[in-house]
Amino acid sequence: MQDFHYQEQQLMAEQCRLDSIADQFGTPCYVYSLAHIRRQYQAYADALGSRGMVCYAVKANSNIAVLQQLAKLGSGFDIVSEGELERVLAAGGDAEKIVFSGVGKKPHEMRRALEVGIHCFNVESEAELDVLAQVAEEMGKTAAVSLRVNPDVDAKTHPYISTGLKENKFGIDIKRAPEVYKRAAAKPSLKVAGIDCHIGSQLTELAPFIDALDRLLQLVDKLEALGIELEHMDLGGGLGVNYQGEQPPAIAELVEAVIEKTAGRKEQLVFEPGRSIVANAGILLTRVDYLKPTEHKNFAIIDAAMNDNIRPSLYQAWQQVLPVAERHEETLEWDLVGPVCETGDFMAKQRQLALTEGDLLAVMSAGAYGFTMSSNYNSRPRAAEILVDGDTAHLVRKRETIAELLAQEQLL
Ligand SMILES: Cc1ncc(COP(=O)(O)O)c(C=O)c1O
Ligand SMILES: N[C@@H](CCCC[NH3+])C(=O)O
Repeated sequence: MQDFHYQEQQLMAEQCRLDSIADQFGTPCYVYSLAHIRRQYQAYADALGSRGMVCYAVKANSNIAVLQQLAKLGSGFDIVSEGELERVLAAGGDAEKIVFSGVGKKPHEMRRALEVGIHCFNVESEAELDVLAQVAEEMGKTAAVSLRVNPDVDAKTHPYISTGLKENKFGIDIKRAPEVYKRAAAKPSLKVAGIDCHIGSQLTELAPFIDALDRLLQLVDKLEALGIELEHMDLGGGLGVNYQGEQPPAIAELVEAVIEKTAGRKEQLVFEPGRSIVANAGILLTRVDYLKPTEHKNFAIIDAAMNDNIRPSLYQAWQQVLPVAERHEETLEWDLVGPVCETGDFMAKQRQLALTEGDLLAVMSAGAYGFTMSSNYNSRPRAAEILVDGDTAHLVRKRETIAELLAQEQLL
């Protein structure tokens, strides 16, 4: 296997040959490096030390074996649905280390989270605060809450994944936050525990994190003057990775900058990283089915499609595509497209590659928001997921079968 960029070199170092994985489990399939996931988690945990807690954002990669391995390392979890909650619990995660984010939590989801005793709800609106207070009261419980504030900071990322601007649906306007905190503090079934913000994803600069933190700290001081004391400050996730030569700050650099800015403060810190832990731990393995050179363009039809990895179609995301076996023939420019009936179904455009039908390709940096955003569009079964640990490739989610898909439905 040739020069795999970034951290996926780990896959080679672990002597697990991708061609035998493809033969054994079929393509397309997702392949993750456990060593890389561990290393990235540990970078957060080591930098944070006793200053706080890492709550891995489950939405990035919610495979239960991945969650299990993170739980074993001591990770907490950031969830956004009851489904994610049940995954974490099934993986052996500690409920007391779960924070619950998201703008649309249902009462039944709140109930389940209160029943298992999660660490905190990141509340995103006043209406949600009222519903949570009522649900907790009915259960005779006290719900720990953080308000997710919207600091109106430009995270300088793709508009679909920017969350901290006032035109975004997320969080409570930072200017209104003191009023909402007072309201929360007055409700007997709520306990004000913290403050939370998350300004966006794939951030490649430190400055927006620090700007948001500055605004948060001003608010924390204002709250203290009002007699509202917090136990933790949650800075969200969002640290970017290298897809195409981006140079985001290192994990330790981000965490250390936050620790420095908050020196002398008593609040624990919480981070909710997703992408920076798993993106470069994963590849999407796909086979070239047909080559279709035309007068205008050369198309390579691969067996992974937008239903397997929607990032290129949805965000015009660029992911490196590398041949698994090194080829020495002359290269040509190819558009790599999937079998789905949509013009927008492409994995990569204008890539210089030497291709033959049957070749295996690796779509790099596919460990985050790859499988978790996959669908059954065109009635395509979802791909298998494989977790490589040392020289062993574990099948941690089998490919769906068409029979399983049909069995979910009912004739009239
Ligand atoms: C509330 C919240 N926390 C954490 C994350 C994880 O973000 P990332 O994968 O960019 O680290 C997200 C997604 O952007 C989020 O919405
Ligand atoms: N799905 C996005 C990230 C979304 C972050 C969720 N808040 C991506 O692939 O880049």
